[in-house]
Amino acid sequence: MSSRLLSFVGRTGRRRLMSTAIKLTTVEVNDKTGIATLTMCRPPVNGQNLELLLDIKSSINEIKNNNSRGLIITSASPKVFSAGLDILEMYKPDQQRLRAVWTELQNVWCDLYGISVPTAAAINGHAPAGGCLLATACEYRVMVPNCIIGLNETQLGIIAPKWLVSGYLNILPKRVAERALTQGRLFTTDEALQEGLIDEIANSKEEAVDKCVAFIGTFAKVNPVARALTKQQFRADNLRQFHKEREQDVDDFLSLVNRPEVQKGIGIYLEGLKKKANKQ
Ligand SMILES: CCCCCCCCCCCC/C=C/CC(=O)SCCNC(=O)CCNC(=O)[C@H](O)C(C)(C)COP(=O)(O)OP(=O)(O)OC[C@H]1O[C@@H](n2cnc3c(N)ncnc32)[C@H](O)[C@@H]1OP(=O)(O)O
Repeated sequence: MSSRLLSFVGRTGRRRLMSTAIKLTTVEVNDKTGIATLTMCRPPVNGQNLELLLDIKSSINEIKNNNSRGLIITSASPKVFSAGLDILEMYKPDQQRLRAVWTELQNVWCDLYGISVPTAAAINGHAPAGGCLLATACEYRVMVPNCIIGLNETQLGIIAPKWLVSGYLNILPKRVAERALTQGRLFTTDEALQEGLIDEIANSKEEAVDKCVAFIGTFAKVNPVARALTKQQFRADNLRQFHKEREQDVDDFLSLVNRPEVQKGIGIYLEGLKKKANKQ
Protein backbone atom coordinates (compact mmCIF):
# COMPACT_ATOMS: atom_id res chain seq x y z
CA MET A 1 0.00 0.00 0.00
CA SER A 2 1.42 3.40 -0.86
CA SER A 3 0.61 6.47 1.10
CA ARG A 4 -0.07 9.85 -0.46
CA LEU A 5 -0.48 13.30 0.99
CA LEU A 6 -3.85 14.79 0.13
CA SER A 7 -4.30 18.48 0.63
CA PHE A 8 -7.70 19.90 1.55
CA VAL A 9 -9.09 23.10 3.06
CA GLY A 10 -10.72 22.49 6.45
CA ARG A 11 -13.57 24.40 8.17
CA THR A 12 -11.10 26.89 9.60
CA GLY A 13 -10.06 27.66 6.05
CA ARG A 14 -6.64 26.17 6.71
CA ARG A 15 -5.12 23.75 4.25
CA ARG A 16 -4.50 20.40 5.82
CA LEU A 17 -2.36 17.55 4.67
CA MET A 18 -3.77 14.11 5.21
CA SER A 19 -1.92 10.90 4.61
CA THR A 20 -4.11 8.31 2.90
CA ALA A 21 -3.34 4.76 1.99
CA ILE A 22 -3.80 4.03 -1.68
CA LYS A 23 -3.93 0.45 -2.83
CA LEU A 24 -2.20 -0.25 -6.14
CA THR A 25 -4.15 -3.47 -6.69
CA THR A 26 -7.76 -4.50 -6.36
CA VAL A 27 -9.26 -7.93 -5.74
CA GLU A 28 -12.78 -8.70 -6.91
CA VAL A 29 -14.36 -12.07 -6.30
CA ASN A 30 -17.17 -13.11 -8.63
CA ASP A 31 -20.02 -14.45 -6.46
CA LYS A 32 -21.18 -16.87 -9.14
CA THR A 33 -17.86 -18.42 -10.15
CA GLY A 34 -15.88 -17.87 -6.94
CA ILE A 35 -12.95 -16.68 -9.08
CA ALA A 36 -10.87 -13.72 -7.85
CA THR A 37 -9.55 -11.09 -10.26
CA LEU A 38 -6.42 -9.29 -9.12
CA THR A 39 -6.01 -6.02 -11.03
CA MET A 40 -2.79 -3.99 -11.02
CA CYS A 41 -3.54 -0.26 -10.93
CA ARG A 42 -0.32 1.73 -11.07
CA PRO A 43 -0.53 4.04 -14.11
CA PRO A 44 0.80 4.48 -16.64
CA VAL A 45 2.54 1.10 -17.09
CA ASN A 46 2.27 -0.84 -13.80
CA GLY A 47 5.98 -0.35 -13.22
CA GLN A 48 6.78 -2.72 -10.38
CA ASN A 49 7.99 -0.46 -7.60
CA LEU A 50 8.17 -1.55 -3.97
CA GLU A 51 4.61 -0.47 -3.17
CA LEU A 52 3.05 -2.25 -6.17
CA LEU A 53 4.96 -5.44 -5.36
CA LEU A 54 3.84 -5.31 -1.71
CA ASP A 55 0.23 -4.83 -2.80
CA ILE A 56 0.38 -7.69 -5.32
CA LYS A 57 1.78 -9.92 -2.56
CA SER A 58 -0.95 -8.93 -0.11
CA SER A 59 -3.65 -9.46 -2.78
CA ILE A 60 -2.32 -12.95 -3.55
CA ASN A 61 -2.43 -13.72 0.18
CA GLU A 62 -5.96 -12.36 0.43
CA ILE A 63 -7.00 -14.68 -2.41
CA LYS A 64 -5.21 -17.62 -0.74
CA ASN A 65 -7.20 -17.01 2.43
CA ASN A 66 -10.67 -16.23 1.04
CA ASN A 67 -11.36 -19.65 -0.49
CA SER A 68 -11.43 -18.34 -4.06
CA ARG A 69 -11.68 -21.03 -6.73
CA GLY A 70 -9.09 -19.41 -8.96
CA LEU A 71 -6.99 -16.32 -9.58
CA ILE A 72 -6.91 -14.13 -12.68
CA ILE A 73 -4.28 -11.40 -12.88
CA THR A 74 -4.80 -8.40 -15.16
CA SER A 75 -4.17 -4.66 -15.42
CA ALA A 76 -6.26 -1.52 -15.17
CA SER A 77 -4.03 0.16 -17.72
CA PRO A 78 -5.52 0.20 -21.24
CA LYS A 79 -2.31 -0.63 -23.14
CA VAL A 80 0.11 -2.25 -20.71
CA PHE A 81 -0.18 -5.36 -18.55
CA SER A 82 3.08 -4.48 -16.76
CA ALA A 83 6.33 -2.90 -17.98
CA GLY A 84 8.26 -4.98 -15.42
CA LEU A 85 10.40 -3.59 -12.64
CA ASP A 86 10.16 0.14 -12.22
CA ILE A 87 13.53 1.14 -13.57
CA LEU A 88 13.56 4.23 -11.34
CA GLU A 89 13.92 1.86 -8.38
CA MET A 90 17.24 0.77 -9.83
CA TYR A 91 18.63 4.17 -10.75
CA LYS A 92 20.79 5.86 -8.08
CA PRO A 93 19.04 3.60 -5.59
CA ASP A 94 18.64 3.70 -1.85
CA GLN A 95 20.35 0.41 -0.93
CA GLN A 96 17.82 -0.79 1.64
CA ARG A 97 14.90 -0.05 -0.65
CA LEU A 98 16.62 -1.74 -3.60
CA ARG A 99 17.12 -4.87 -1.47
CA ALA A 100 13.44 -4.74 -0.49
CA VAL A 101 12.33 -4.32 -4.13
CA TRP A 102 14.15 -7.43 -5.29
CA THR A 103 13.08 -9.41 -2.23
CA GLU A 104 9.44 -8.49 -2.87
CA LEU A 105 9.73 -9.39 -6.57
CA GLN A 106 10.98 -12.79 -5.41
CA ASN A 107 8.08 -13.05 -2.93
CA VAL A 108 5.49 -12.16 -5.55
CA TRP A 109 6.91 -14.71 -7.97
CA CYS A 110 7.04 -17.57 -5.49
CA ASP A 111 3.57 -16.80 -4.08
CA LEU A 112 1.99 -16.62 -7.54
CA TYR A 113 3.94 -19.58 -8.92
CA GLY A 114 3.20 -21.74 -5.88
CA ILE A 115 -0.44 -20.87 -5.11
CA SER A 116 -2.61 -23.98 -5.14
CA VAL A 117 -5.71 -22.61 -6.96
CA PRO A 118 -5.74 -22.41 -10.78
CA THR A 119 -4.16 -19.21 -12.09
CA ALA A 120 -4.50 -17.37 -15.39
CA ALA A 121 -3.22 -14.09 -16.81
CA ALA A 122 -5.50 -11.85 -18.87
CA ILE A 123 -2.68 -9.98 -20.59
CA ASN A 124 -4.48 -6.89 -21.79
CA GLY A 125 -1.36 -5.07 -23.01
CA HIS A 126 2.45 -5.21 -23.25
CA ALA A 127 4.21 -7.58 -20.86
CA PRO A 128 8.01 -7.27 -21.10
CA ALA A 129 10.46 -8.55 -18.43
CA GLY A 130 8.78 -8.54 -14.99
CA GLY A 131 5.40 -8.34 -16.78
CA CYS A 132 6.22 -11.59 -18.55
CA LEU A 133 7.41 -13.00 -15.22
CA LEU A 134 3.94 -12.53 -13.69
CA ALA A 135 2.21 -14.00 -16.74
CA THR A 136 4.47 -17.05 -16.93
CA ALA A 137 4.06 -17.77 -13.22
CA CYS A 138 0.40 -18.50 -14.05
CA GLU A 139 -0.97 -21.72 -15.54
CA TYR A 140 -2.70 -20.10 -18.52
CA ARG A 141 -2.28 -16.95 -20.60
CA VAL A 142 -4.68 -15.06 -22.84
CA MET A 143 -3.38 -11.95 -24.62
CA VAL A 144 -4.83 -9.12 -26.68
CA PRO A 145 -3.46 -8.51 -30.23
CA ASN A 146 -0.56 -6.26 -31.25
CA CYS A 147 1.36 -6.37 -28.00
CA ILE A 148 4.73 -7.70 -26.89
CA ILE A 149 5.75 -10.22 -24.26
CA GLY A 150 9.08 -11.76 -23.29
CA LEU A 151 12.20 -11.64 -21.19
CA ASN A 152 14.36 -8.95 -22.78
CA GLU A 153 17.06 -8.80 -20.09
CA THR A 154 20.01 -9.66 -22.37
CA GLN A 155 18.96 -6.77 -24.64
CA LEU A 156 19.48 -4.57 -21.60
CA GLY A 157 22.89 -6.12 -20.96
CA ILE A 158 21.74 -8.02 -17.88
CA ILE A 159 21.07 -11.66 -17.05
CA ALA A 160 17.72 -12.91 -15.81
CA PRO A 161 18.30 -15.22 -12.82
CA LYS A 162 17.24 -18.88 -12.96
CA TRP A 163 14.01 -18.47 -10.97
CA LEU A 164 12.93 -15.64 -13.24
CA VAL A 165 13.46 -17.91 -16.23
CA SER A 166 11.85 -21.03 -14.78
CA GLY A 167 8.29 -19.98 -15.71
CA TYR A 168 9.52 -19.65 -19.30
CA LEU A 169 11.02 -23.10 -19.18
CA ASN A 170 7.74 -24.56 -17.92
CA ILE A 171 6.04 -23.32 -21.03
CA LEU A 172 8.48 -23.24 -23.92
CA PRO A 173 10.57 -26.05 -25.35
CA LYS A 174 14.14 -25.68 -23.98
CA ARG A 175 15.55 -24.87 -27.40
CA VAL A 176 13.05 -22.07 -28.02
CA ALA A 177 13.57 -20.71 -24.49
CA GLU A 178 17.36 -20.70 -24.83
CA ARG A 179 17.23 -18.88 -28.13
CA ALA A 180 14.66 -16.35 -26.93
CA LEU A 181 16.57 -15.65 -23.73
CA THR A 182 19.96 -15.29 -25.38
CA GLN A 183 18.43 -12.95 -27.96
CA GLY A 184 16.38 -11.07 -25.33
CA ARG A 185 13.48 -11.61 -27.73
CA LEU A 186 10.18 -9.85 -27.27
CA PHE A 187 7.41 -11.86 -28.97
CA THR A 188 4.44 -10.21 -30.66
CA THR A 189 1.06 -11.61 -29.64
CA ASP A 190 0.91 -13.76 -32.81
CA GLU A 191 4.47 -15.06 -32.34
CA ALA A 192 3.78 -15.80 -28.67
CA LEU A 193 0.76 -17.91 -29.66
CA GLN A 194 2.72 -19.72 -32.36
CA GLU A 195 5.54 -20.62 -29.92
CA GLY A 196 3.17 -21.57 -27.09
CA LEU A 197 4.15 -18.70 -24.78
CA ILE A 198 0.48 -17.76 -24.61
CA ASP A 199 -2.50 -20.08 -24.92
CA GLU A 200 -5.10 -17.91 -26.64
CA ILE A 201 -5.67 -14.52 -28.21
CA ALA A 202 -8.67 -12.38 -27.22
CA ASN A 203 -9.91 -9.21 -28.88
CA SER A 204 -10.49 -7.29 -25.65
CA LYS A 205 -9.68 -7.40 -21.97
CA GLU A 206 -13.22 -8.59 -21.21
CA GLU A 207 -12.87 -11.46 -23.67
CA ALA A 208 -9.45 -12.30 -22.20
CA VAL A 209 -10.94 -12.46 -18.70
CA ASP A 210 -13.82 -14.63 -19.98
CA LYS A 211 -11.35 -17.05 -21.56
CA CYS A 212 -9.39 -17.19 -18.29
CA VAL A 213 -12.64 -17.93 -16.44
CA ALA A 214 -13.39 -20.73 -18.93
CA PHE A 215 -9.89 -22.20 -18.35
CA ILE A 216 -10.36 -22.17 -14.58
CA GLY A 217 -13.81 -23.70 -15.12
CA THR A 218 -12.16 -26.78 -16.69
CA PHE A 219 -11.16 -27.80 -13.15
CA ALA A 220 -14.70 -27.61 -11.79
CA LYS A 221 -15.06 -31.37 -11.58
CA VAL A 222 -11.50 -32.09 -10.46
CA ASN A 223 -10.79 -32.72 -6.79
CA PRO A 224 -9.09 -29.47 -5.66
CA VAL A 225 -6.67 -31.18 -3.26
CA ALA A 226 -5.53 -33.67 -5.91
CA ARG A 227 -5.20 -30.78 -8.37
CA ALA A 228 -3.16 -28.67 -5.94
CA LEU A 229 -0.81 -31.52 -5.01
CA THR A 230 -0.27 -32.34 -8.67
CA LYS A 231 0.55 -28.71 -9.44
CA GLN A 232 2.96 -28.63 -6.50
CA GLN A 233 4.71 -31.77 -7.77
CA PHE A 234 5.37 -30.04 -11.07
CA ARG A 235 6.63 -26.83 -9.47
CA ALA A 236 8.43 -28.11 -6.34
CA ASP A 237 11.89 -28.46 -7.89
CA ASN A 238 11.96 -24.88 -9.15
CA LEU A 239 10.71 -23.57 -5.80
CA ARG A 240 13.23 -25.64 -3.82
CA GLN A 241 16.08 -24.38 -6.00
CA PHE A 242 14.79 -20.80 -5.63
CA HIS A 243 14.70 -21.00 -1.81
CA LYS A 244 18.27 -22.32 -1.77
CA GLU A 245 19.52 -19.41 -3.85
CA ARG A 246 17.25 -16.51 -2.93
CA GLU A 247 19.60 -14.71 -0.52
CA GLN A 248 22.59 -14.99 -2.83
CA ASP A 249 20.32 -13.81 -5.64
CA VAL A 250 19.50 -10.59 -3.75
CA ASP A 251 23.21 -9.93 -3.15
CA ASP A 252 23.99 -10.60 -6.83
CA PHE A 253 21.20 -8.25 -7.93
CA LEU A 254 22.46 -5.46 -5.67
CA SER A 255 26.04 -5.80 -6.77
CA LEU A 256 24.99 -5.83 -10.45
CA VAL A 257 22.76 -2.77 -10.18
CA ASN A 258 25.41 -0.84 -8.24
CA ARG A 259 28.11 -1.29 -10.87
CA PRO A 260 29.00 2.11 -12.36
CA GLU A 261 28.64 0.82 -15.94
CA VAL A 262 25.17 -0.61 -15.16
CA GLN A 263 24.11 2.66 -13.51
CA LYS A 264 25.26 4.49 -16.62
CA GLY A 265 23.33 2.04 -18.81
CA ILE A 266 20.16 2.42 -16.73
CA GLY A 267 20.42 6.23 -17.03
CA ILE A 268 20.72 5.98 -20.82
CA TYR A 269 17.86 3.47 -20.99
CA LEU A 270 15.60 5.74 -18.93
CA GLU A 271 16.42 8.71 -21.17
CA GLY A 272 15.54 6.58 -24.22
CA LEU A 273 12.18 5.61 -22.68
CA LYS A 274 11.37 9.22 -21.89
CA LYS A 275 12.36 10.44 -25.38
CA LYS A 276 10.19 7.73 -26.95
CA ALA A 277 7.24 8.68 -24.72
CA ASN A 278 7.63 12.39 -25.56
CA LYS A 279 7.63 11.68 -29.32
CA GLN A 280 4.29 9.83 -29.14
C1 LIG B 1 21.37 -1.35 -18.93
C2 LIG B 1 19.94 -0.94 -18.69
C3 LIG B 1 19.28 -1.96 -17.89
C4 LIG B 1 17.98 -1.62 -17.16
C5 LIG B 1 17.71 -2.55 -16.00
C6 LIG B 1 18.95 -2.96 -15.23
C7 LIG B 1 18.68 -3.79 -14.00
C8 LIG B 1 19.71 -4.81 -13.63
C9 LIG B 1 19.21 -5.86 -12.71
C10 LIG B 1 18.96 -7.23 -13.25
C11 LIG B 1 17.60 -7.71 -13.00
C12 LIG B 1 16.97 -8.53 -14.07
C13 LIG B 1 15.49 -8.44 -14.09
C14 LIG B 1 14.83 -7.41 -14.55
C15 LIG B 1 13.37 -7.42 -14.61
C16 LIG B 1 12.75 -6.17 -15.20
O1 LIG B 1 11.56 -6.14 -15.19
S1 LIG B 1 13.71 -4.86 -15.79
C17 LIG B 1 12.49 -3.78 -16.55
C18 LIG B 1 12.51 -3.97 -18.00
N1 LIG B 1 11.37 -3.35 -18.61
C19 LIG B 1 11.44 -2.82 -19.83
O2 LIG B 1 12.48 -2.85 -20.45
C20 LIG B 1 10.16 -2.19 -20.38
C21 LIG B 1 10.37 -0.78 -20.77
N2 LIG B 1 9.13 -0.16 -21.24
C22 LIG B 1 8.65 -0.34 -22.49
O3 LIG B 1 9.21 -1.05 -23.31
C23 LIG B 1 7.38 0.41 -22.85
O4 LIG B 1 7.18 1.41 -21.89
C24 LIG B 1 6.11 -0.48 -22.90
C25 LIG B 1 6.19 -1.39 -24.15
C26 LIG B 1 5.95 -1.33 -21.66
C27 LIG B 1 4.84 0.43 -23.03
O5 LIG B 1 4.96 1.29 -24.12
P1 LIG B 1 4.03 2.59 -24.21
O6 LIG B 1 2.63 2.22 -23.90
O7 LIG B 1 4.34 3.21 -25.52
O8 LIG B 1 4.50 3.50 -22.98
P2 LIG B 1 5.79 4.45 -22.91
O9 LIG B 1 5.45 5.75 -23.57
O10 LIG B 1 6.99 3.72 -23.37
O11 LIG B 1 5.96 4.65 -21.32
C28 LIG B 1 5.06 5.50 -20.58
C29 LIG B 1 5.81 6.04 -19.38
O12 LIG B 1 6.23 4.95 -18.55
C30 LIG B 1 7.64 4.98 -18.35
N3 LIG B 1 8.13 3.59 -18.25
C31 LIG B 1 7.96 2.59 -19.13
N4 LIG B 1 8.48 1.45 -18.65
C32 LIG B 1 9.00 1.73 -17.44
C33 LIG B 1 9.69 0.93 -16.46
N5 LIG B 1 9.91 -0.37 -16.62
N6 LIG B 1 10.06 1.56 -15.34
C34 LIG B 1 9.83 2.88 -15.13
N7 LIG B 1 9.20 3.68 -16.04
C35 LIG B 1 8.79 3.10 -17.18
C36 LIG B 1 8.17 5.71 -19.57
O13 LIG B 1 9.44 6.27 -19.32
C37 LIG B 1 7.11 6.76 -19.76
O14 LIG B 1 7.33 7.74 -18.74
P3 LIG B 1 7.10 9.31 -19.03
O15 LIG B 1 5.70 9.43 -19.56
O16 LIG B 1 8.14 9.71 -20.03
O17 LIG B 1 7.32 9.93 -17.68
